[in-house]
Amino acid sequence: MPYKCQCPSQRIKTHNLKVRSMFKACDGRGTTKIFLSIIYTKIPHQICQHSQHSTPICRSGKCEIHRKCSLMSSLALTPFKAGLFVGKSIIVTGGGTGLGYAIAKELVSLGAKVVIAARRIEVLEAAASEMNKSSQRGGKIYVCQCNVRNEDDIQKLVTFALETMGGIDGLVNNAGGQFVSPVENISARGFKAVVETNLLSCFMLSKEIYNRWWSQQEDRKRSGSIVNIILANKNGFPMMAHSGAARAGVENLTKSMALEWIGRGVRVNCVAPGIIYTESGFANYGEMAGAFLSSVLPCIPAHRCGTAEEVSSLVVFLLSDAAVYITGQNMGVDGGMGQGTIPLRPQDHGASLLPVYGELPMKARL
Ligand SMILES: CCCCCCC/C=C/C(=O)SCCNC(=O)CCNC(=O)[C@H](O)C(C)(C)COP(=O)(O)OP(=O)(O)OC[C@H]1O[C@@H](n2cnc3c(N)ncnc32)[C@H](O)[C@@H]1OP(=O)(O)O
Ligand SMILES: NC(=O)C1=CN([C@@H]2O[C@H](COP(=O)(O)OP(=O)(O)OC[C@H]3O[C@@H](n4cnc5c(N)ncnc54)[C@H](OP(=O)(O)O)[C@@H]3O)[C@@H](O)[C@H]2O)C=CC1
Repeated sequence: MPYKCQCPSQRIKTHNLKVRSMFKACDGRGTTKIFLSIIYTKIPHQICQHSQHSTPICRSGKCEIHRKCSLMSSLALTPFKAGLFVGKSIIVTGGGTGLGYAIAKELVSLGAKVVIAARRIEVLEAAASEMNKSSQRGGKIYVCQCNVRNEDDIQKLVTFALETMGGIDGLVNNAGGQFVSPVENISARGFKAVVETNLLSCFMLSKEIYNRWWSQQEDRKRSGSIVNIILANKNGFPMMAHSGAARAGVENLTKSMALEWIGRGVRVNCVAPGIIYTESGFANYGEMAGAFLSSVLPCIPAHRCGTAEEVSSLVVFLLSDAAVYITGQNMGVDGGMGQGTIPLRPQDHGASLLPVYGELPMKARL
């Protein structure tokens, strides 16, 4: 039974409790029970996925089920078993927003201790307070202000992580970014800023943790996993050439570190997202972002952007012991974008049947 949305734009997507599987995966707090009971009693409430709504809306807006539905925004979406990361300590750079936020939130919901690090402390603190609501079995978020371009800050971050968490099992080098410019207009300082943000930072932080922690673990009881977030840009990255070059550097650095450190039980992999819709990420590009989305969506075989949760689940897998035989790899999460050089056109096939894992506003789909 479709729900009529009150949103001014009327651009809504309703679906009949598709969230069931999501809540099934969100083990703990009796959440599974709540949603299964909705399904069994066939109460015709619908969840509105409109991007303007921070919480789902039900038909009456007042009932008991609506109250329970509103728990959704504070729970993490995860396919992994509860408690998988209990006793694990992980650093996520750029963990206050976008992809880093989704990764940290999923980890803490699985019982990990997580330090999120970035430049804006107020953003980190707000994120931590929200994420700690998803925490399960001792999981906790700690915040540390850090400019990953600065070596002193990197050293302080590692000291903070070791002191607060008592060790480090995983690192997600996610902080990064760039600006849009044709090659000929990028200044040397601008190029350097982007290389420092994306490549030098990854080298400095990985090395610092290796020297001060992983290389010191004589009993080998604690192994390590590093996941470097790069970009799906194997064919170059026009208008962001500095970033393409830096990320290619990270990919190769990943392979070298993987080979050098495997003897110490440290695995190093890359995750290369395609076009992932994050409010914070796209906000960096202002009005250019809308035009970019319309032109790029037809070129993505999935005909939609990815979600932060779709990236996070691969990162969490690579951090976990299930990936213990995987190192030196670069894995794409790109809706098929990296597979072809001839862009698929919208008329080649209709709307993609790929389901969405996580939330995605209509403007981020074709
Ligand atoms: C059109 C939509 C595209 C969608 C792409 C989708 C795929 C990718 C998505 C993402 O990556 S989402 C993440 C986006 N997040 C960010 O980019 C945030 C991080 N980025 C930054 O902080 C900056 O871009 C930076 C350059 C890495 C750092 O900037 P900052 O201002 O701190 O650098 P400075 O050291 O102060 O300046 C150095 C140098 O850089 C020049 N510069 C900085 N910004 C620009 C700009 N927008 N345009 C041109 N030049 C820029 C700056 O002018 C300095 O050079 P000089 O002027 O001194 O020569
Ligand atoms: N969204 C997408 O489509 C894609 C994103 N990526 C990459 O994934 C990563 C996350 O992107 P996304 O979440 O979308 O975008 P965001 O802009 O939300 O994330 C970037 C994060 O990095 C932090 N950061 C940037 N520069 C620094 C710095 N010098 N020191 C410390 N922290 C820094 C920012 O925090 P603060 O400003 O507070 O420092 C912010 O939290 C980035 O590396 C991005 O390039 C890759 C492919 C596609």
